[in-house]
Amino acid sequence: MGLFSFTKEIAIDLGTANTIIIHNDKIVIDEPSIVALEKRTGKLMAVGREAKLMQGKENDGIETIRPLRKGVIANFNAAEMMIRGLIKKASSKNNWFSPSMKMVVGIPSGSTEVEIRAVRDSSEHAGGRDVYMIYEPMAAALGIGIDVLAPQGNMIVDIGGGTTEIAVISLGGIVSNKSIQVAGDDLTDDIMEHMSRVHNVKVGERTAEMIKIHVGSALTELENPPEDFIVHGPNKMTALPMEVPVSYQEISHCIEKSISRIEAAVLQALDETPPELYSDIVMNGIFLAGGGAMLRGLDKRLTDKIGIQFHIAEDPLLAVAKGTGVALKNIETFSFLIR
Ligand SMILES: Nc1ncnc2c1ncn2[C@@H]1O[C@H](COP(=O)(O)OP(=O)(O)OP(=O)(O)O)[C@@H](O)[C@H]1O
Repeated sequence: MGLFSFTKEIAIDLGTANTIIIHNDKIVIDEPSIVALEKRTGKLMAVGREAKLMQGKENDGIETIRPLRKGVIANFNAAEMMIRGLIKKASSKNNWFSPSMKMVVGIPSGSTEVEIRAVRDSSEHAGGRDVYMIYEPMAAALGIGIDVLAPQGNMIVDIGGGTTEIAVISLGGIVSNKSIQVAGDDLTDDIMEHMSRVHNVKVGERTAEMIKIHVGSALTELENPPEDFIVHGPNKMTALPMEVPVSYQEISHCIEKSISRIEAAVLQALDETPPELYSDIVMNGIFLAGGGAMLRGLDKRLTDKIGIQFHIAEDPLLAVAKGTGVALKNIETFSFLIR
C-alpha cells in the first residue's frame, strides 16, 4: 500500500470476549469486547479496557454492554460503536487517518446469513468500504501456520469465550464443522454458580474469570498444581466479608460438565470426519486455539481420552487474529473469503 493511499487495510478478530485489530502485520488493538454507555443518551463513554474496568461498578447513569454473545452480535448498535471506537483508538495511537478501510473480519463457522449480514453492516457502518469475512477456524489454522490449501486434513478446536468451534480443513475449505455454545464464558458461569451455591459467596464475572485463570483445571490431578486462590467477597446471607481459598481440584469438579460437553463435541466431529482425512488428523494431531485452550490440563485430558495428540497453538488467544491478518494479505488468492 502506497504512502499516500487513503485506504487502510485492517484485520479484525471480533470475539465474544476480546477484539483484536491487526494493521501492517502488527497488533494495534487487543482489548475486551465491551462498551460503556451513558444510559440516558446512549452516548459512548468508554470502549475496551476502560469499559471493562467499569463492569460491575456501574452507577445508575452508566451501563456496560458486551455486544457479542455466543460468538455473534447480540446488540447491533453497541457492536457498531465498539468497532468504531476501537478503530478510532487504533488510529489515534498510530497516527493514521482512515476515510475508507479494507477489512477482513473473523466470524464463527456456524454463522447464519442474518448473523453474517450483522457483522458486514456493523463493519461497513464503522468505515469498512471493502469488507471480507473469514470463518474463525480457517483463520485459526492460518494463524497457527497450517498450509490450509494442501490436500491434507487438519482439525482445529477453537475454544473462545462464547463458542467452541471444531473444524476439519483441507484444500482451502472447511470439510466439516461443529459449533457448540459451550466455551470459556460457560466455565466462568460455572465458577460463579459454584461459589454462590457451595461457599455462599457472591462473586462477579471478573472475579470468576480470575479464579478460572489462576486455578482452572480440566484434570483433578495436575503435575504442577497452582497454589490455592483466595477469593474475597460478601457472604450471601450475612453480607459480611468472607475469604475463601479455592483449589484447582475444586474448580476441576465444578467445570466438569462443561468440559465433558466440549470433549463429546470433539468426539462427534471426529466421528463425522471422512476416513482419508481422519488418518491425516491422527498423523498431524489436533490443534487447540482460543483462550480456552490455555485451561490447565485440557490438552492432556483430550490426548489421553481420544488417543490423538492435541497441540496448543503457540499463542492461542492470537491465533484467529493472526490468521485474519494473513488472509488480509492474500485476499486475491484465498477464494474461501466471503464477500
Ligand atoms: N489462562 C486461561 N485459562 C483458561 N481460560 C482462559 C485463559 N485466558 C483466557 N481464557 C478465556 O478465554 C476466553 C476468551 O478467548 P478468546 O479471546 O479466544 O475468545 P473470543 O474470540 O473473544 O470468543 P469467541 O471466539 O467465542 O467469539 C475467555 O472465556 C477467557 O476467560
